[in-house]
Amino acid sequence: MALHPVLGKLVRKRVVLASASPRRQEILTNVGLRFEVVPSWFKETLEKSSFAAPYEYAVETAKQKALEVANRMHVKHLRTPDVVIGADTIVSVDEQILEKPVDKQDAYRMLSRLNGKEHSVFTGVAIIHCRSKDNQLEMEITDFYEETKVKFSELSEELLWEYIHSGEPMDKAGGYGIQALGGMLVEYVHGDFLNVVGFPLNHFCKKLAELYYPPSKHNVQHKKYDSIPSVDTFENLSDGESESSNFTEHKVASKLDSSGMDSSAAVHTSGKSSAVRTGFTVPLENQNGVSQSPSKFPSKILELMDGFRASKALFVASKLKIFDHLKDKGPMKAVDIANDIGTSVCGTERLLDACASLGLLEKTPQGYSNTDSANTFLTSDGKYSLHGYIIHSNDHLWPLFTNLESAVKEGGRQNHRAFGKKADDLFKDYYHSQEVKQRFMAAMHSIAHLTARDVATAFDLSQFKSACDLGGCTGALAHELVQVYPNLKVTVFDLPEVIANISYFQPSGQHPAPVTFVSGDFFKDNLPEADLYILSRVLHDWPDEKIHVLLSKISAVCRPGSALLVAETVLDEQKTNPSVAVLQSLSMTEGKQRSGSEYKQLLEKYGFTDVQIKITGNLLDAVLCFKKSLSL
Ligand SMILES: O=c1[nH]cc([C@@H]2O[C@H](COP(=O)(O)OP(=O)(O)OP(=O)(O)O)[C@@H](O)[C@H]2O)c(=O)[nH]1
Repeated sequence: MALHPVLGKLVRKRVVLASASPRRQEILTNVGLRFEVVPSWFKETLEKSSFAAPYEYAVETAKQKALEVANRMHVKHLRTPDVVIGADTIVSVDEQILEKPVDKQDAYRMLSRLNGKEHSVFTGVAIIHCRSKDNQLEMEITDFYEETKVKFSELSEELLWEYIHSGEPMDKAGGYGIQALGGMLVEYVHGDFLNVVGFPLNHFCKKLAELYYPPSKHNVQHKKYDSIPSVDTFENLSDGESESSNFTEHKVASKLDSSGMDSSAAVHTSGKSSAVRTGFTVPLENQNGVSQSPSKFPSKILELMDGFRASKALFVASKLKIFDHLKDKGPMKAVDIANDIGTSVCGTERLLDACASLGLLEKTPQGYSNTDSANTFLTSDGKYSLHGYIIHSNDHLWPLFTNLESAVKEGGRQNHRAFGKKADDLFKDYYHSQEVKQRFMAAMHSIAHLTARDVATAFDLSQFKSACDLGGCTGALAHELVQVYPNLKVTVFDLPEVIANISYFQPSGQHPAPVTFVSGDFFKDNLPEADLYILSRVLHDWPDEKIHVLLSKISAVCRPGSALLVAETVLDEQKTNPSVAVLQSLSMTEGKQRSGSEYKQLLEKYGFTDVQIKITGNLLDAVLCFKKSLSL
């Protein structure tokens, strides 16, 4: 199975993972899928006894999780994704279904039941293709499940309790995490390991292959829902560039209740065979089953109108370090949080509720706690923390965007209006104010760290012995490169003011990696020698004259056969996607975002050839090119 083309089908789609599970996020991120995380609010309370087999429960729960998110995004958060992925992992032993333990006793009960025995882990997965047509949500649902058998060794009471006290069991199906300490309990695994961890990646890719490269009609089985005509719609998606707008329309009898549940599908079993493909479309209806007026407020626009409130809520919660405060703590009441951080109770409660509604916090009668994704990305000290970038967005980008109207009218940066200083003065500020410098570096570090693996592996770079990351800042990409290519020596070349502040960002507890930091100005100073030069998030920031200086210098020091790796978000040829890069342009730096063909043209102009572009599915894409050999 050719994996990449299959996942590539999702590259330009708005993909949403309807799951708070950090493991699922990691599994999908690791294969380069670009997606948003919108945890489902569907409560896992389906009546287990109404399912003939445990996997049917998992599949139905996965489906309801995904349906809830698809519907909420369409109606409430007012943006319709192209694809929503939901999953649910359960453990089945002695005809019992085990989910996540509610407390330590429950974990003990589960682990004792698994002790010394074989059990099955089922993950149900739902892939929903969505489309908004005349304000109606149309969906095609595909679901499947995967089973893995796991056997536990005979474990002593003492060991079980020690494991329970580690805290690991609490958010894991069956009360153990096979990928971490729980792996010590396991004697054997038969089947897909990642399925136990929470997402059957292999089966998922096969399912995508079925959907996007469908077999001929007579090979496809269609599941028949009681009152829903089975339909045959996925052929339209097989086109290489097809987007969700290629949906074929179908009339169906299924109804959605107000929470977005497909009531006809909520209890009955689905996908008896994991190979069965299901598909139907559902018009959005209100509680009375009456079609909503096509003239209702355009949801996409309302979402955009509201976007600034959501951003600011995230920024302020991050600034007040609410996610740090809740890290590793049980649920906390608003009043206690307010007292601890010195804010008003009523204001704090509103902010916490806003964060809960945005899926950043969980709210229960006991209080507020971090979601897994808040723990991973929003606390300030996490390995994958985006805290620095969020603070940079609040303190630097927000004031600039507040002056967007003037920026558009005048066609230039608005630093003088936003900060009372010219762009040049501000640039100096970066290097004179320790706080601003650290904040900026933390922002760059967050992004570099989260994208480094995809950039490093976009191409096979094992042929290179030395690399120089120009403007490599904290060395996040450099450290990733030496991990992936142990024979590669990487030099990070950046301004002295930057190099002086890198120590805080260096990986701890590791042997000194072959990363060297050299200070200098890439516009003025000699560049260190290397087989491979890297420009990550550099070109989009500078005007053509500066790029001319920089690329001429790199081209001059490159020997034939040496290469240049550019990491940027590559625009599509229309230059309207991905919107993250298009919106970034509104900062009105003197630089610009470029499409694939523009990068090719630019690099060829400076004597680089064989320009290859890899859309990674992450924030940064990769462009690799080689210095023309003399004979060419
Ligand atoms: O060995 C492991 N087994 C299971 C897990 C994790 O367990 C949970 C299963 O719970 P669920 O499917 O309900 O998913 P949630 O985490 O609640 O997130 P949703 O928002 O999707 O409901 C899942 O996180 C597995 O990853 C494990 O880590 N190791």
